[in-house]
Amino acid sequence: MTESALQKLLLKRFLLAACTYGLVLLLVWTAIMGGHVLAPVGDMATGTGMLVFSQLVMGWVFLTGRNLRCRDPSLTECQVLLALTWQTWLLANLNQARGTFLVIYPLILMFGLFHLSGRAFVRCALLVFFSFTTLNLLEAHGGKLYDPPLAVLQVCTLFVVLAWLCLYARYVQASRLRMRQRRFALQAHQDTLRGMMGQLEELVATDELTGLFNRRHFLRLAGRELETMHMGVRHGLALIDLDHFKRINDVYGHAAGDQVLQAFAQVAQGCLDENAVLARYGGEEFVLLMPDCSADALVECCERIRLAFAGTQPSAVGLRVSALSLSAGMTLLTEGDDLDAALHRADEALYRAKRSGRDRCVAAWEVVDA
Ligand SMILES: Nc1nc2c(ncn2[C@@H]2O[C@H](COP(=O)(O)OP(=O)(O)OP(=O)(O)O)[C@@H](O)[C@H]2O)c(=O)[nH]1
Repeated sequence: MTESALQKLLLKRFLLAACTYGLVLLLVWTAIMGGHVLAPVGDMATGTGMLVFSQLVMGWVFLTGRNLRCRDPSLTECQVLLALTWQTWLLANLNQARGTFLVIYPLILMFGLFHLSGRAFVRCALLVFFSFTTLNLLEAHGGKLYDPPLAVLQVCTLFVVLAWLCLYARYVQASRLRMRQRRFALQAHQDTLRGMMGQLEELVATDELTGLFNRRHFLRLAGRELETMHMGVRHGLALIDLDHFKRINDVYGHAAGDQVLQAFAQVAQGCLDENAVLARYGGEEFVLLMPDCSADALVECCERIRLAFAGTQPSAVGLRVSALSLSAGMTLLTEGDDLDAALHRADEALYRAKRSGRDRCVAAWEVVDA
């Protein structure tokens, strides 16, 4: 979670707490009007003013982001302790209505149920118990306790409720920890799956022997390029076929043939810039797409590949091929062109290159220009 998202959440929680203060103050003043308060109204008004002031200070801390400097930016323990202090002050000033307002204690502790650590929660519960018990003992000592048997009953009830709340808080926190661990495990699984998906996508798109894109992936990429093509832009397309490849297989063996295919892939890629897409179209045939390319640039690039391939000696398996050559059929793609039709044009040009004696690049511009 980002810092601003966290702060937004904390501000919302603070507003919720402030609204609860407002509601409780409403009840307090109802009790004051009903004559259930021991202290003079002036003292209660001063207390109310101080309480509101304490909340304004808390609001200022959250609004200025000063809470973010603390170890726990939610300031939950601080807020709970403050609320418990005000609640004890309130109870100290109530007579018979004390029992009614006793329920506010668990309400305050509920606020910290999800955000206080187990120890902090027990600490707050103990503070509640000892504050309330001390309050009653002091009053009993001064002979001011309104109804001693009722006070004993209230202390015992409070003890049971607090003990239950502590156990429940432990259970909730253990559940949260388990859920967090599961979420982390799930995230790790997701990362692994994402990695495997990436590997799979790469496998599906790649020709195993040469490491180039395969035909299917090329068609997808070229189709996408055609769809997003702007008016006036031209892409170069070339079909490249290694000459007399069957002879290499027959004379030197299939493994040597494989090596020639790999050598071609390496050499051709060395002649291309990063925008060009070279793929194995099938067997000893390759396809090249050069985005945003002129006829001259395409010819120049295919010639560069042809010459580089002619000078290749795939020697890793001891192969000495005297005359490696290739033929290429080239065409240009324009906006609205059909990929199949363009491939067909390139194929026809390639056929002409083979028919004219191989080891050459032949273009099919006339079709584009027509
Ligand atoms: N070693 C190897 N050979 C392959 C592979 N795929 C296809 N071939 C062979 O490539 C040869 C292609 O032969 P042809 O289609 O007659 O073409 P060519 O001998 O190059 O003749 P031209 O294209 O007319 O110059 C066939 O013998 C296929 O078995 C491959 O992955 N590895």
